[in-house]
Amino acid sequence: MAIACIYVLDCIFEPFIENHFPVKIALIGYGKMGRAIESMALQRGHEIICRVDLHNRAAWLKPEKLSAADVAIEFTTPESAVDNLLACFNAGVPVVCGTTGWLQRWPEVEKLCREKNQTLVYASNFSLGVNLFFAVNKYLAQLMAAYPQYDVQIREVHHTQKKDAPSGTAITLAEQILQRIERKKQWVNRPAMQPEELAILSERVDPVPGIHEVRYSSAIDEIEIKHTAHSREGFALGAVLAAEWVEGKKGIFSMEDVLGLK
Ligand SMILES: NC(=O)C1=CN([C@@H]2O[C@H](COP(=O)(O)OP(=O)(O)OC[C@H]3O[C@@H](n4cnc5c(N)ncnc54)[C@H](O)[C@@H]3O)[C@@H](O)[C@H]2O)C=CC1
Ligand SMILES: O=C(O)C1=N[C@H](C(=O)O)C[C@H](O)C1
Repeated sequence: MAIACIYVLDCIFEPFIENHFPVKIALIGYGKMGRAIESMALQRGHEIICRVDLHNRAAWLKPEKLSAADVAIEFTTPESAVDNLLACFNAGVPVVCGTTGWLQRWPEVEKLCREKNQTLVYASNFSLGVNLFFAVNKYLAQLMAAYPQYDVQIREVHHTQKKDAPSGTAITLAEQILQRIERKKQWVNRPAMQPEELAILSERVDPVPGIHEVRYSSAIDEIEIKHTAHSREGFALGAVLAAEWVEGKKGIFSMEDVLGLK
């Protein structure tokens, strides 16, 4: 079993880790993630053509400036992500976006991206480990659908500077569960008060980069799956892999597309 798992992981990661061409990257957002992505991109031989932040965004987010990039990587804030994505579409630059907390505006962004024949890779979590965790979450939810004696809840823990709650990753986990467990009807960001509510409990503790747990509890026992990020390196590597992968593609993609997990 262990050997089979290692073989599967090798097959998933191996094509991405070494075979890539250098790309010119516009970094939009130069905070904790922007800096981690810069370091990963430079290690992998890429060029950063601009580091866009609040102070210089007006100068850089113009088609004539941005179009010098092969790809943009956008990790900013829930309030600014959509404007940044539209700037990339207008410049004709494919964009890898990891910003969370703006998905209420997804339909608008999706429509514009398709109308303008542009390219977006979006993931609530770019780490390879979390994308495998998503696959396990879907499989477990499918099994647990038949066992109503188990209640399910999600817990996420992040650093105190995080602007959104629940985390984008926790929302993805919740949506995967809601699609498979009919007795759960909607997620709530507090303890459940009705059996059909799926609770997502958010905690903010420094300096946690990200913990996600899904727990099924019955009167008799518990089943729990958990992902713990030890640093931001996994998110940064995934975002850079997505930027390498997206070259020459048109449309809207997820990290599952990048990893071939669909
Ligand atoms: N999808 C994923 O794998 C991951 C997603 N995230 C998400 O990425 C986002 C950024 O996270 P951090 O880097 O930790 O935040 P941060 O607060 O350290 O950095 C955000 C940066 O965006 C800049 N910014 C704000 N408004 C801007 C604008 N209008 N134009 C350009 N830059 C602007 C800020 O000045 C700041 O430097 C958050 O939404 C977070 O949830 C974080 C880690 C992994
Ligand atoms: O803000 C963060 O730090 C993180 N945000 C993402 C999310 O909201 O899920 C991904 C990761 O957990 C770190």
